[in-house]
Amino acid sequence: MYAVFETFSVKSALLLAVSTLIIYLIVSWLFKKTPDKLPPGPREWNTNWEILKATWTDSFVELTYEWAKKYGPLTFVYSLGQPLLLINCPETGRKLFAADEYKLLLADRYTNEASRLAWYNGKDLIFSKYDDVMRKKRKLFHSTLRLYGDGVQKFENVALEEMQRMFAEIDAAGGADFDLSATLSRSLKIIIYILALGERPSDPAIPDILEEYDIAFNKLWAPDMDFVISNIRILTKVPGKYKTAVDRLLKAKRAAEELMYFNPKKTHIPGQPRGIADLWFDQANLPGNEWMRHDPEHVIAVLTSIFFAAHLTSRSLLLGVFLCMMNYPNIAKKIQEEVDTVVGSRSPRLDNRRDMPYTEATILESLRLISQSPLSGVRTASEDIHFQGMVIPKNTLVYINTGYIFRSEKYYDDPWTFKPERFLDSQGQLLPVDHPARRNLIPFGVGVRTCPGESFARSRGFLFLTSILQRYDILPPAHEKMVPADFTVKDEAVAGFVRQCVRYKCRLIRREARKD
Ligand code: HEM
Repeated sequence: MYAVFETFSVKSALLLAVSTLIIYLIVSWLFKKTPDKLPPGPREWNTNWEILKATWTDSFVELTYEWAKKYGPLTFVYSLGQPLLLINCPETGRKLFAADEYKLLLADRYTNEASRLAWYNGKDLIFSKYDDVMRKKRKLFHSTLRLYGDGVQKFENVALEEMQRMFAEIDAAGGADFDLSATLSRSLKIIIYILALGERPSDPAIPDILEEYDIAFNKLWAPDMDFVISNIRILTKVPGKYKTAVDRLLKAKRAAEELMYFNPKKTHIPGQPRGIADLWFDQANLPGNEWMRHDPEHVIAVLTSIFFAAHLTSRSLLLGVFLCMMNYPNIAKKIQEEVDTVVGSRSPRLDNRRDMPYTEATILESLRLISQSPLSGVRTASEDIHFQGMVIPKNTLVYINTGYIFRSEKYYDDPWTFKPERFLDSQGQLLPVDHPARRNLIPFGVGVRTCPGESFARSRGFLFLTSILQRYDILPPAHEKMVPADFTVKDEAVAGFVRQCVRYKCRLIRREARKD
């Protein structure tokens, strides 16, 4: 009975939604006052159909790649009535996001349906408008990261201690086929958990609660969900795929908030911060921060969104790097040589980075090829923007098309091959930051909303890569085919706004114990 009702409801709702959409598109097409000088882009009668098809088949990123080849530095399109601008050129991205003339006009983000549900209408750090409160939050976030983040002894110790636990897990596999994705992902979650809450989880599975929230959010934010539910909200109430995804998010949200906010709040002693959460609780008590004290939703949203921002992006990078190491053993070997020479048998430290250009180049190359946020930036035009003789209309959603930039012949030779050397000079030193190869690599964005976790993410990548390769050789699995380092593969585990790495198995053999 319920199934009949469900089928009927889904069908009727979809019919209603599609008819409403068609009427809306016709009316908006008839009445829309289109500015004369829009940037180039597809305007064909079937463009919306192409977009719907692409979002449905999880190939919107590929569609934007083709548009970039056809239209040059900018692609402008009305996507289901929503103006959308894709920036396909790094210099154009810099001008629009970082030049004084435009940067504040493109500093806002948009509150989509996923962020409305998860983070109290944009009280988080990622989706909020660029207003006074947002700027205060960004400043606070930077200062908490400085205390507990990159380069600080405490961070190194947390990471290195957790790695000992991870090594024990790897050693227990005894060189047999091993799911490195699960192990790396667990370690990463534990490290972020300790930084956030200041203590090791009593059970290593506890941070999985936060992972569930992150994945539920990431899936809702993917174009196939986001475009539909943000335009046709009613679908989130009708039994079916969209409601299931929303219910999953709301359920995970309660558990994540308990873990990140309500539990640590109960045991927080003012002035004695254990981790990032306590630092925010202390801040809320300071004069001038009444906005946080009077509305706890700000701190709740910030804490859970930080976990999301730090976790899925870094996880995708780390899993991708090791997938590349298995596929390109010569590169792994060069890193091992660098580790042996510079670090020796001690634990790698962040200050070793400056003497390890090949390893640094490998991390840059991984960020390029993996391109885990192929559409990055996610800004909105707060007014009509006049740019190089064109008009970007108010409310246009603007993305930097890094999926295209990082993997197009125009910016990188042989873009689908993993080649750390492209970031090195003839002496094997890292190219200067103003060299085109490095200037074009903008995985952390540009301008006033760039990623505040960049050095944190890169330093963690360095510690994991060097610590694991110092100890182990990474080899293909013995009992199944090696998964190739192809970051365009589609499957359920990969899908989401932040693209994840496919699951893979490998063998990790202790270097001194290797026989062949
Ligand atoms: C490989 C890892 C990472 C990548 C590729 C990445 C990428 C990005 C990108 C592209 C943006 C948007 C930038 C823009 O609009 O210009 C962003 C924003 C953000 N990232 Fe990251 N990120 C990573 C890791 C992290 C980590 C580890 C943290 C936290 C410790 C973090 C926290 C944030 C936050 C809070 C924002 C929102 C900033 C704002 O809107 O003002 N990210 N990230």
